[in-house]
Amino acid sequence: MTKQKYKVAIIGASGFTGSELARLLSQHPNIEISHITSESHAGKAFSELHPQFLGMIDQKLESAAVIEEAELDVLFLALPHGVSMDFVKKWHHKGSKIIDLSGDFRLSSPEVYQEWYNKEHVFTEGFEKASYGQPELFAEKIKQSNLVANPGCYPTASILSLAPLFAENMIQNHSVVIDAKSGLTGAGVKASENTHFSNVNENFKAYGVGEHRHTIEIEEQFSCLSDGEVRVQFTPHLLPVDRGILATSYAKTKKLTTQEELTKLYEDFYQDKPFVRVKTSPPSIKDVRGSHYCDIFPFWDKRTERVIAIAAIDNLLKGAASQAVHNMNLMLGIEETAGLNQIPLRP
Ligand SMILES: NC(=O)C1=CN([C@@H]2O[C@H](COP(=O)(O)OP(=O)(O)OC[C@H]3O[C@@H](n4cnc5c(N)ncnc54)[C@H](OP(=O)(O)O)[C@@H]3O)[C@@H](O)[C@H]2O)C=CC1
Ligand SMILES: CC(=O)N[C@@H](CCC(=O)OP(=O)(O)O)C(=O)O
Repeated sequence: MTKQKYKVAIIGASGFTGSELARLLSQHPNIEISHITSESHAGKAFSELHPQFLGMIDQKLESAAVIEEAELDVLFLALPHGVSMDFVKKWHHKGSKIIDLSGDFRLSSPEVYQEWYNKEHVFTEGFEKASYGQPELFAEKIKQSNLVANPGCYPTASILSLAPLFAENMIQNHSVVIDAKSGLTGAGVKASENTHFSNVNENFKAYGVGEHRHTIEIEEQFSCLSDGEVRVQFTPHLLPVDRGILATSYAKTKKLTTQEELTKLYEDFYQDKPFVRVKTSPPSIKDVRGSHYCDIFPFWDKRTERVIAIAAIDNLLKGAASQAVHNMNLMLGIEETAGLNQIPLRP
C-alpha cells in the first residue's frame, strides 16, 4: 500500500527559511509539496532562484493569491513578522494546519506584541488559537493545535539551554544572562547595510542591546516553565558566518549543585527528546550545521556558584525550518523524526 502523502504549501519560498523548508520537505516520506510561493519571483522556477535545486525542485513559484482555493493539509508561512498575520487571518478557517515561522503569534497577547514589535496586530483571535511550537517542551499541545507559532532562532537555543533547570524550579528568576551569537542568514535574504560584506567580514558586534524582541519571547517561555515572572538580560551578536547560533546562558541556582547532578538533570530531561544532545564539553556551531540537533553543555561553575549552559543550533533548521517540520510531524500525528535525520555537515 502506498503511504498517504499530505499536501503542503510554502509561502515565501524565495527566502532563506522557505528554501530550507523546500529542501527538507522534498525529501520527507509523507509529504508532497503542492505549491511554493513568491510575490517578487512568481513565474520563475524554484531552481532558477535557488540553483542548488536544479533537477530536483524545478516547480514554478506562484503568487500566494493564486493558491487561495487550493486544498492543503499544511501551510507554512516563511514570511516576515507583520506580514504573516494577514495570511493567518485569511487562511485560518480553511481547514489547513498553519505553521507560522514569524514572531506574529509567539507572544502571550496582542498588547505584549504591540509593545515589543511596535505594530498593531490585525488578527488578535490568533493568540488564543496558537501554540508555541517548541516540540521538546509542548509536544502534547502542539499535537492538538491547528496554528503553531514556530519559535525564534535565538529563543530556541536560549530556552533549551536552561529549560531543565526552570522546569525543576531551580533558578533564581532574575539571575539569567544570555549572550547569543548568530550567523548572517538569521537576518533574512535581503541585503542591508548591517549585513554588507565589509561590515561583517572579520568583524563581530552586539546589537539590539536591552531591547531585542526575542528577550520577551524567552522571558515568557521561562515564566511558563517556572514559578513566577522571569527577567532575562539577552544580548544578540552578529557572527561573520553563514549559519549557526551559539547561546551561552548564565544563571544563579536556588541551591548549590554539582557537575554530576547537573549533567544528570539535563540527561534525564532530554532523555526521550531525539534532537537534543547533552554534551560533556562545549558544543560548536559546526557540530550541528545542516541538522535539526541542538547540542547543550551544562557546566556547574563551583567557584562562582552559577550554571553556564551553552547551546548550539543551526538557525535556519532547528531555529526555523526543521523545527517547523518537527511541529508538522506532531500536528499530523506521523513519526516525530520523519524527514529530520540529516547528519551535521562538517567541516
Ligand atoms: N532566517 C532565520 O534564521 C530565521 C527566520 N525566522 C523567521 O522566519 C520568517 C522568514 O525568515 P527568512 O526566510 O529568513 O526571511 P527572508 O527575508 O529570507 O524571506 C522572507 C520571504 O517573505 C516574502 N515576503 C516578504 N514580504 C512579503 C509580502 N508582503 N507578502 C508576501 N510575501 C512576502 C519574500 O518573498 P517575495 O518577496 O519573493 O514574495 C521573502 O522571500 C521571518 O519571520 C523570520 O523572522 C525565524 C527563525 C530563524
Ligand atoms: C542575525 C539576525 O539579524 N537575526 C534576526 C533574528 C531572526 C529571527 O529569527 O527572527 P524571528 O525569530 O523574530 O522570526 C534578528 O536579530 O532580528
